Amino acid sequence: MSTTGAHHGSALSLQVYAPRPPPSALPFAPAAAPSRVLAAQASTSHCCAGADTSALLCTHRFRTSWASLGAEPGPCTPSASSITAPSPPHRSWAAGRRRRLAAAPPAAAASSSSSASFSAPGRRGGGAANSDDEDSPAWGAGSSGSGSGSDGEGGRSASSSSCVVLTTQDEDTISSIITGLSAGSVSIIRLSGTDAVPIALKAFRPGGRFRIGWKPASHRVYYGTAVDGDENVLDEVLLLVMLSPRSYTAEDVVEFHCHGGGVCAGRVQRALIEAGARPAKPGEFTLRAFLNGRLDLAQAESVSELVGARTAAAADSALAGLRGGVGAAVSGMRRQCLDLLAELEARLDFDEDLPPIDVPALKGQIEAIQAGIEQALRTARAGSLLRRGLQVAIVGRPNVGKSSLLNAWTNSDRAIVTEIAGTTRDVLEAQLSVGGVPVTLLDTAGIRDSTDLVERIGVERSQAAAAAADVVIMVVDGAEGWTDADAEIYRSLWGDGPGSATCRVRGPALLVANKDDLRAQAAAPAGVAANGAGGATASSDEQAPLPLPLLAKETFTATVRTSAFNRKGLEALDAALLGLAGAPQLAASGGVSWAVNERQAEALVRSHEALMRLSESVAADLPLDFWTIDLRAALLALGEVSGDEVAEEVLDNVFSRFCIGK
Ligand SMILES: Nc1nc2c(ncn2[C@@H]2O[C@H](COP(=O)(O)OP(=O)(O)OP(=O)(O)O)[C@@H](O)[C@H]2O)c(=O)[nH]1
Ligand SMILES: [Mg+2]
Repeated sequence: MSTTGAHHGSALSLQVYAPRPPPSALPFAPAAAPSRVLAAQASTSHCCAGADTSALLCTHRFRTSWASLGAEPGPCTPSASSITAPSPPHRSWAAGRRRRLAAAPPAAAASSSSSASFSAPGRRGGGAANSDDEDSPAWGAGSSGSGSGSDGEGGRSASSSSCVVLTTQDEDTISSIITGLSAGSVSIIRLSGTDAVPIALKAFRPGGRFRIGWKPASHRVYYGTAVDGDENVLDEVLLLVMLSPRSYTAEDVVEFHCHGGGVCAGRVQRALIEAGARPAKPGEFTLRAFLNGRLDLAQAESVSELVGARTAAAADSALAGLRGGVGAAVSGMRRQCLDLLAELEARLDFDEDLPPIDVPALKGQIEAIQAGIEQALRTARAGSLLRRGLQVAIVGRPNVGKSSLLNAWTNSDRAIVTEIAGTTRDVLEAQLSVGGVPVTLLDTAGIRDSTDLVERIGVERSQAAAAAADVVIMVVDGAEGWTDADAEIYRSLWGDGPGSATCRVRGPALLVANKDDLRAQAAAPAGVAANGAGGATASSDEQAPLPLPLLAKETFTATVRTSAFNRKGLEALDAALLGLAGAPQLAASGGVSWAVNERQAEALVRSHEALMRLSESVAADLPLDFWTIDLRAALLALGEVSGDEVAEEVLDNVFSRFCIGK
């Protein structure tokens, strides 16, 4: 039963079970034990203790010491799968919701960076076997392994006696207004947990004729009223029940669809809390979906990104991630690593019974995995741009058309425009999407010396905005060209140039030569009518470079000629901005598929580095033990991306960024 209104400090706790196999369970007497038995024990104990950060090294030490004692391999079948496939996972569902996370495979035992890592369940094609997923490929079913899995007798499968259990500490049924409190015609309150249906029925009265003892069927919608404990009607509602496992969280889920606006939803939510639910924490529904194996970690992160998407391209990218893009790519790489590991482990334990390792083929496999990682990493920049967007400050002297440019670019009248120099006094923001990248434009006060206190403060704010922006666009009057006043502004922001001690701007910069229509008018041959629509602009002249001092030439990555007046040059500005931000492919396609986020990219980089070390060990012909150490590190890092191997604090970090109700 749920704990009414109970709040727990942490949604998660990590428990580690490390029963050691009794000596009789070991297939070999210690005196004759092959190195693999002891290696497995060492690995198990260190993993379970969660304190030793060098389980792998320890495994290696045991191997070496037994090798030096001249221990011979025992009479096991020399197949890779028999060595690496664990026993069926140990089921341990104690009271409370608890994710039984698969027995720590060698990769988990290799955890060196986190105090406690675990293998999440339900990963498609992943390394960790789900307890509900008996027929899914078990851990370590290597390419060479055609055997029937674990022989169930010690060996490396002894590590399966260690398991890590993640639990939410309670069986609370949680509830939240998942549509937020803003105005809208419908608000939805979601309940999730074992008692979702009984709690919902305390607060729901079906309309029409229903028998006493009526229970709603799964995936049907019922009309009725929501009531409080005193049977006061709170709202007319629709009730939707989604029984486990066919729901977002894979638990029993009930939704009340009530009238929007916040008041009705708030009253229904209160009634549900009184009936025994507790308010959900940010991201708790999605956390449960992850813990119940409904989503992998990368998919869970995509949910948050989809909700927070600011442009269609960002939403497309998040959706591609939610549909399994990142997870599928990483699972493929993990499988390749596991196959390799199985090959190497087999050689370690049964060297004499197996043909020697095909080193060129091995190198090819390592390179293939690295290429996959590099390909995934190439999406990181686009992903970061789509998620975070760019902050772009428009600076320059008064009256060059900064505010006009912002209005033209955002197709709005956001900023006041007059011919009076010093019109803009404060920093003004406007949003737009450039090739799918969410851009925040900052229009600033024209920079000049002024005795006016308000204007002086405005100028200081302009300089601060330029210093903090991701990209700075300096606007000059294209008809007048680069003037002494522009040079003065340049010095005030870039000092002796980018990278110099006097430079205040950290981001890259573009130069915009605005009022190109006036320049075209001036250049128009006599007799050609130059109209306000810019019809006289000589196309050959549009790209004419603006004469600039050398330092400025080096500072501005591109110069774009625009006319805010007749909206010319804006596409070139889009392209220049995207090129500068490192996202030309976004400009070309208008969107991207899945992209890795910073957390995933960091883990992928670690995996790539481990594979580099592996390649070096292979090239240096170091003992096989060294190879497996790096391969396991690569495997572990890949598991962190999908959540197959992840530390509790990483989960805390990921889910704390979710909004309430997701
Ligand atoms: N012909 C022409 N006039 C322009 C163009 N852009 C701006 N202007 C005019 O230039 C004047 C100043 O424009 P603003 O956009 O207010 O200039 P600003 O740089 O924001 O000026 P401050 O806010 O004072 O710093 C207005 O009269 C605009 O109509 C352009 O591309 N062509
Ligand atoms: Mg202005």
